[in-house]
Amino acid sequence: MDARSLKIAAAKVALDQVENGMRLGIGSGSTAEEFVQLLGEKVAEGFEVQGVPTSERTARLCLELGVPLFSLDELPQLDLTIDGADEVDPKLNLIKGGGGAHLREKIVAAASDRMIVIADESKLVDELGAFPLPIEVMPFGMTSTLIHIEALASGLGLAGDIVQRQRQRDERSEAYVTDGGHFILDASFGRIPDAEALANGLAAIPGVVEHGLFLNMATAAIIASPAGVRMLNA
Ligand SMILES: O=C[C@H](O)[C@H](O)[C@H](O)COP(=O)(O)O
Repeated sequence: MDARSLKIAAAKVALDQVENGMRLGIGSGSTAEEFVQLLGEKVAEGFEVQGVPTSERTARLCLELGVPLFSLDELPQLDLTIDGADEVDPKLNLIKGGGGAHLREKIVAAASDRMIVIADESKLVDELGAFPLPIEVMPFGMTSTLIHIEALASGLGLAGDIVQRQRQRDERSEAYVTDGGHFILDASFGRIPDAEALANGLAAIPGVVEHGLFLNMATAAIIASPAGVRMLNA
């Protein structure tokens, strides 16, 4: 089974969790987009859902597929969010933001009664941190914010490069800018033994807008492997 087939398999099981009429947070990334494709097919058959997208890219895909969209201000309380993840630990704590969408994803997940993560088994880890942790920061004073983050990391015994995310445009490299107009620092810590201390420390730094640690937010994870799809509950 190739990687895309696994994402589709997880997305199919997630679709079964969506009930007619639900207010639904719709995640971002390649796995979430497989879910949106399937949701679009169901909506075309008459299934009703009220969607709140977690990124401009997801919003565009939903609009192409006819999935009805609302802003989070129009629907401030959601029944369920379906989203992907970059890492999932045994307690269903996550690293997200590989695609730079974690700020809106976290706001939408926090507004939802339930958050179900969809992923292939390569995302399962014993301990978070092998995937570089995305930290969304204000462009203003970013170097100063970086110094605070480095001091925090050092105090927690975390080592590793923290680099500003770039993107390629017209064969040139330029700063990656999020939907919110912020920059991203990717922190390659390797392992994060105390994710809660790191999350609290990052949240206390002025200039940090949001980090990609999603702790105690996912209520379930649908994990696809060549052997089948299984649901893990928090
Ligand atoms: O910012 C992006 C999101 O957090 C994604 O859900 C995450 O990066 C996983 O994406 P993918 O399903 O493409 O691996």
